[in-house]
Amino acid sequence: MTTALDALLRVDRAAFSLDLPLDAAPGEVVALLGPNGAGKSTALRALAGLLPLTDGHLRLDGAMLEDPAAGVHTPAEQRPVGVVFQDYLLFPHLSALDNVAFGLRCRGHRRREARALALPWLERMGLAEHAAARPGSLSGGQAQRVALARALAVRPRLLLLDEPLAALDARTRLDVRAQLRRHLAEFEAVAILVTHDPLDAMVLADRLVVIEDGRTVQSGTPSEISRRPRTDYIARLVGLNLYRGTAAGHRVELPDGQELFTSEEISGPAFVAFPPAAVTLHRHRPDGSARNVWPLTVAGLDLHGDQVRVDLTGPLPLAADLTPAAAAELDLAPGIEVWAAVKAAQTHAYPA
Ligand SMILES: Nc1ncnc2c1ncn2[C@@H]1O[C@H](COP(=O)(O)OP(=O)(O)OP(=O)(O)O)[C@@H](O)[C@H]1O
Repeated sequence: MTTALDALLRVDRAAFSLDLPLDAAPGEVVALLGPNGAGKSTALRALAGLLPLTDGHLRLDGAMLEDPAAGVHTPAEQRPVGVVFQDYLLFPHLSALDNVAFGLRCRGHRRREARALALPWLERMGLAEHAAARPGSLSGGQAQRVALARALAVRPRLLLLDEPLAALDARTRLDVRAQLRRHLAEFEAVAILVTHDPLDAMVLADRLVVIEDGRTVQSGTPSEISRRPRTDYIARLVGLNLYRGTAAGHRVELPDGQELFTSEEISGPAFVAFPPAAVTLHRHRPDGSARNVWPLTVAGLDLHGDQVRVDLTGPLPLAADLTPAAAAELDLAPGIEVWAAVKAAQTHAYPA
């Protein structure tokens, strides 16, 4: 992999130290997940140049931006970095267009030129008709897109998103999450996202880095992490099976031809999610009412709290949670073949 971001973020604060290696390839979206106080904001601020590294380094596209041992510290405003803050930090007295033009003005563009460069970004976000609006008259989702346009307009090589959907209500969040996913997919440089929300992380990121107490406890793709969580915190956090496919009615076809049935009626690109607790396992093909039934192989078993998380491979890799008694009754062990069933009503489908 070509490494665009190569960082070792070491920051010492009074009673806390961050020691986080972080690499990413061009076009990769990495989510930093972790409990309160884990050090996510500290990492983001260090990447942005708002908090100096105590030790370690930060290299972007081969250029050393920070290396305390060598006395290198590139100030925040000189870094090719765009930031979308949690509450967006839009300037209330500037129009949407001037908010997007602001970063370009800071980088030396004249007013007319900055506006001319900013407008296509508002158009891409579907906000051209709101160019003259002040942030106060925009909806939460629109304000979020203005903040994203402002961050992208300077063509950053590193895009930082701090809880980008946290300020939105549940309904808006669904739409904005899907839009953000599309914009991130088009973004050719590295994006780092900080979030508390496992669904945001799993939908938006190619890779998750889970941090606890300033250290990485696990990293991998969303499906690797949800199938094989290494700590109780992660098991609770990413307890979700998530697939992407194309929906027609109640049926969602996955890229490899597998299909999932959902109770929601939906069409076009879609996600289907269900929790591991919704999966039942059987030694023989069940005759019940479940429409989603697959023969799978047990790859691993882990005890998390009072549940056994079963990692299953086969046509549709998934995670199932069982009680220890149920796991013992099925005599589960790696290599054993089982049938997994999920009722359509236990799945949740929504547009991708
Ligand atoms: N200005 C500061 N001076 C000293 N310590 C700080 C400062 N700001 C934060 N900390 C400490 O650094 C640690 C990491 O905080 P940080 O805000 O990075 O965590 P976080 O993962 O972003 O948490 P949250 O999800 O609550 O925002 C915490 O223990 C916090 O108390």
